[in-house]
Amino acid sequence: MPSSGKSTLGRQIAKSLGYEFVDLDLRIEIAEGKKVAEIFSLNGEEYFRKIENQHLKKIQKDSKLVIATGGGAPCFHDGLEYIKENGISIFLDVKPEMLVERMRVSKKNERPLFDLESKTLLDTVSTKYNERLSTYQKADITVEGDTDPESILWIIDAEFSRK
Ligand SMILES: Nc1ncnc2c1ncn2[C@@H]1O[C@H](COP(=O)(O)OP(=O)(O)OP(=O)(O)O)[C@@H](O)[C@H]1O
Ligand SMILES: O=C(O)C1=C[C@@H](O)[C@@H](O)[C@H](O)C1
Ligand SMILES: [Mg+2]
Repeated sequence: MPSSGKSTLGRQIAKSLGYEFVDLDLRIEIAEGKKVAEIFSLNGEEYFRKIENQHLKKIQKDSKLVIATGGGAPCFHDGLEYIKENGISIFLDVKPEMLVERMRVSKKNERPLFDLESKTLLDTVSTKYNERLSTYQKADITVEGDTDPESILWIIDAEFSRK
């Protein structure tokens, strides 16, 4: 989900593994020459989901990468299956109230599905979280994302060495 800590933790995990960190939204923005929000408004969500899935599938098994996908990537087309077949997946389980608090603190308001100005932001985030939860829970590893980053890294390291 947005603001769950993918970039913060992803970069740290990549560093500790000696892997490169990749932000899938950023890859899409570079390839399209547009921000995600512009792609949504000019081409629509369906188009975004199609190219998001295509970019996901450019990532090959065994590439030494830690990838932060957008929150919708596992939930559309065969995103989850592709992720599970080609890597180790981590669900950062941050509850809607905390996600909204983080969104407000970071003040980043460029998410087409989650408008910081909206009075119903918490409802929107809760609805998406609940709709997506059963997909996210199929990840190989689930960590409570409101744990401090160091402990999360420790949990992930321990799980990695068991796999
Ligand atoms: N484990 C954590 N505990 C407390 N705060 C955190 C934690 N992880 C991330 N944060 C904070 O939450 C905010 C969002 O984190 P981050 O940008 O890493 O999330 P993201 O999932 O990459 O978001 P986006 O969907 O915008 O790409 C940042 O202000 C970050 O400092
Ligand atoms: O949760 C989502 O559906 C999204 C999250 C962002 O990372 C972007 O991929 C886009 O704004 C959609
Ligand atoms: Mg990020």
